[in-house]
Amino acid sequence: MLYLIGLGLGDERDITLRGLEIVKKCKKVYIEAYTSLLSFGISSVGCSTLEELYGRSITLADREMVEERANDILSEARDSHVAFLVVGDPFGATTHTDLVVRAKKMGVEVKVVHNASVMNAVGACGLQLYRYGETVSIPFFTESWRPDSFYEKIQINRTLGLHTLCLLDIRVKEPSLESLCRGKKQYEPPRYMTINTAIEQLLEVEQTRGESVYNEDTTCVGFARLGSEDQMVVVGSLRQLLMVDFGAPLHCLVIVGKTHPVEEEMLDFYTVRKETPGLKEKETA
Ligand SMILES: C[S@@+](CC[C@H](N)C(=O)[O-])C[C@H]1O[C@@H](n2cnc3c(N)ncnc32)[C@H](O)[C@@H]1O
Repeated sequence: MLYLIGLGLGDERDITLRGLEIVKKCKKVYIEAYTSLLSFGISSVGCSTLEELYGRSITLADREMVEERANDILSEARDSHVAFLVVGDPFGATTHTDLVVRAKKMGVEVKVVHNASVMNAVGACGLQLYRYGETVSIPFFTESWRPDSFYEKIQINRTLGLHTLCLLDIRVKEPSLESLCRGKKQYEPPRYMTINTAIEQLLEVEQTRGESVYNEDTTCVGFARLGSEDQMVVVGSLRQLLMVDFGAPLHCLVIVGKTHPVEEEMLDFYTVRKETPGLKEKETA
C-alpha cells in the first residue's frame, strides 16, 4: 500500500493523528522535498526533527529520485506499507497526481491522508476561496528564458473579476549548466523566489506586453511562511509590497480581483502601515 500523507504547512507537529498512526506502521517512509518546505526547512537536521517525533527513519526523496526511481518506490509499496510524506496537501502540487496514476497502473493500492495546503491557507487574508481563478506559477527568469504564459491567465482572471494565486518558483537540487556541459553533475544552492522578485518579473512582463492587465497600483496580498508562528500577510499595491522584506521562504502572492465589502473589511486588517514589520521605507503611500 502506498500512503500519501499531507504534513500541513507549519512544522512536524502539523501531521494529523491518522497520518502519524500510519507513518508509525510503515516499513519505509519517504519525504518529498522539492515542491514545498516546512518552517524549519528540509535538511538532514529537518529530517531528524521529523524522525524524532514520528519514531521512524525518513528518506529524503528529491525530484531526481521521484522522477527516476518512482518504480522502485512503487514496487516496495506493492509488497509492504510505504508512506510518502508531502508538505501541505498531497494534491496541492501537480506532481503527485502522476505518482498516483503510476501506482494505479502498476496495481499498487493508494490511500491519501489530506492536510492544509497553501491553496486554502491563503484564505487567511479574507479573500473568498470561491472567488479565485486559475492559479499561476511564476518561474525564475534567466538571461535567455523569460516565460510569461502566466500573463494571459492573470488577464482572464481579472476580466472575470477573480483573484489570482501566484505560486513562486522553488529550485532545489538543480544541476548547474556549467556542470552539465562538463558532464559531471554539480548542484546549484537551493533558491526560493521572494515576493519582491515575483513583483519585479510581473512588472517587467506588463511593460513588455503592454495590455494593461495590472500595474504598480494593483492591490495584492503577499504571504510568507503561512501556517508558521511568524507568518506574514501584507496587503498593498505592487509598488508598496516591493518595499516590504518578507524574510525567509516560502512566499506567495495574490493579485486581488473584484472585492466584496466583507473581503475589504478583512483586507484592511493587513494593509501595509508604518508599523508593518519588514517595511524597508517608512512610507506607505
Ligand atoms: C507546489 S506549491 C504547494 C505544495 C504543497 N503540497 C501544498 O499543498 O501547500 C508550492 C508553492 O506554494 C507556495 N507556498 C507553499 N507553502 C507556503 C507557505 N507556507 N507560505 C507561503 N507560500 C507557500 C510557494 O509559492 C511555493 O513555491
